[in-house]
Amino acid sequence: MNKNKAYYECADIIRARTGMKRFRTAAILGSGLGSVLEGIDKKTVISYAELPDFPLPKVEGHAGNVICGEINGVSVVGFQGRAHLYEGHPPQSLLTPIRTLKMLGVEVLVQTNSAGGLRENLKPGTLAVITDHINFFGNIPLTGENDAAIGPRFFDMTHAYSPELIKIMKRCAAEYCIPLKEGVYAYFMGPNFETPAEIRAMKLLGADLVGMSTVPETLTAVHAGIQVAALSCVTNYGAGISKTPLSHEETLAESKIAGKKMSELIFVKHARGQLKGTPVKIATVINFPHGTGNPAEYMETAKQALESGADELDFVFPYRDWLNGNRTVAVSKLQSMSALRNGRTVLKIILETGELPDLKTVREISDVCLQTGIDFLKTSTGKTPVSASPEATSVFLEAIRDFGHPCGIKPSGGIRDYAVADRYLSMAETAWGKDMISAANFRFGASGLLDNLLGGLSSLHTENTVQQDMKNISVSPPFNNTPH
Ligand SMILES: O=P(O)(O)O[C@@H]1C[C@H](O)[C@@H](CO)O1
Ligand code: HPA
Repeated sequence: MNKNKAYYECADIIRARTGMKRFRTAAILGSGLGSVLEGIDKKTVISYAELPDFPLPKVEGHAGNVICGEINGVSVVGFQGRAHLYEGHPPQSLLTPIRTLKMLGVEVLVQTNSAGGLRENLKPGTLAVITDHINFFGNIPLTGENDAAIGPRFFDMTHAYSPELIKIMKRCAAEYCIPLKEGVYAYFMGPNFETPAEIRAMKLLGADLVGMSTVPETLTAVHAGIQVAALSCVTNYGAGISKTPLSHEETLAESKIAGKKMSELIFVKHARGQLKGTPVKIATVINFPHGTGNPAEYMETAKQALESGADELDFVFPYRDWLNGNRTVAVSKLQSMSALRNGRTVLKIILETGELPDLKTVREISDVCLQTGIDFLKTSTGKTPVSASPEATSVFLEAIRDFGHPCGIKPSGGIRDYAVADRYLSMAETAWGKDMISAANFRFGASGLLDNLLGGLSSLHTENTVQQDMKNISVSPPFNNTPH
């Protein structure tokens, strides 16, 4: 990777100025929408002028600041305004802001823009989530030499605007009673507004919105593996549909009004919670925290969660039934939960291993779970005095090995130390092989761990604070017949 590229330096400056190592989510705020990030906590403002090769916007309504901070504990970096190609910037100059985000670890980019509406229901003041785009301009930032360390020469645009993020936006909009339309965005370079003939042509081709931005950044982000969501604030009807001449003054006036709604939609509490930890996967706990819930009630909760789009269910195993001798009841509750989910839902079972009397019981319940066809064995809720332990994790790994079919593990509860987490990871690597570990089969309960993990990334493998008792834990490789 060429270390001389300006985006490395820009990311270093942002890290140094904010004291934050990594940002999860980014937003680009379009014409007149710069106030959307005003409520951010721990705010640091950095002018684009301080960042090497950052293209400076020259249009009113685009302040040209990077705003960094946190929203409900989620680290966010926002670009207050963008440079447009109609301002005379070379297309490749738009690479720097997006690749800076990549260097900062951003996984999700939410773009906003002001746009013309081409359909009757896309009237001024409407918010619309972009589902796809049409690029007639052609000359995009990615022409020229490809940086293979960022992304491939040729890349797929089938889901350029993440279907999962669109789903989340729609759900948040419904919950907060914010009308949200959707549409295909046609990109013209500008600076002129389109002609009525161009607008008619765009309508025929399937466009619903028209604008002068967003597409170069979407292409650059998709190329870099960043997930994109984009929201248009409709500020006028397209030329020929609008009864009045189009102007940038109108854009700014309308976007100011819609900006408030937009900020609710992007950063509503609900969405923040969902985006925390993992930007796209939504998990919810069921029968939590004691595993003693009323089956009719928690089954209904689980159904609602699935209907609302939950991707993962974390079900607390009815371990008290089991411990009270009602094993059949416990197993039947587990089976009912497993039967409820649809094909794509991930089911994790929390055994609450710290409440089980011995490792033999951990093993027995693990075996029952595996036979039921669940996706993850998870140690703990974090609500009991004893949570994740290497011993229980070791039993999980042995049970999975003996069962012979893949199943993930999730040590959770009380893991606050990078080195401790690393040891759990090593256990899984020893059992399954380093190359076999991925988020599909290995997770941590990360809420108490996140800060330490981020802080500890630089000191990987140098920590020496592993608890002594963990050093002796090991698990045999898959399908080795070591007795347990
Ligand atoms: O939000 P963006 O930058 O896309 O804003 C649109 C396109 C032009 O920059 C401007 C025209 O009024 O608004
Ligand atoms: N066309 C292009 N860009 C725009 C428009 C439009 O009608 N409105 C706001 N930005």
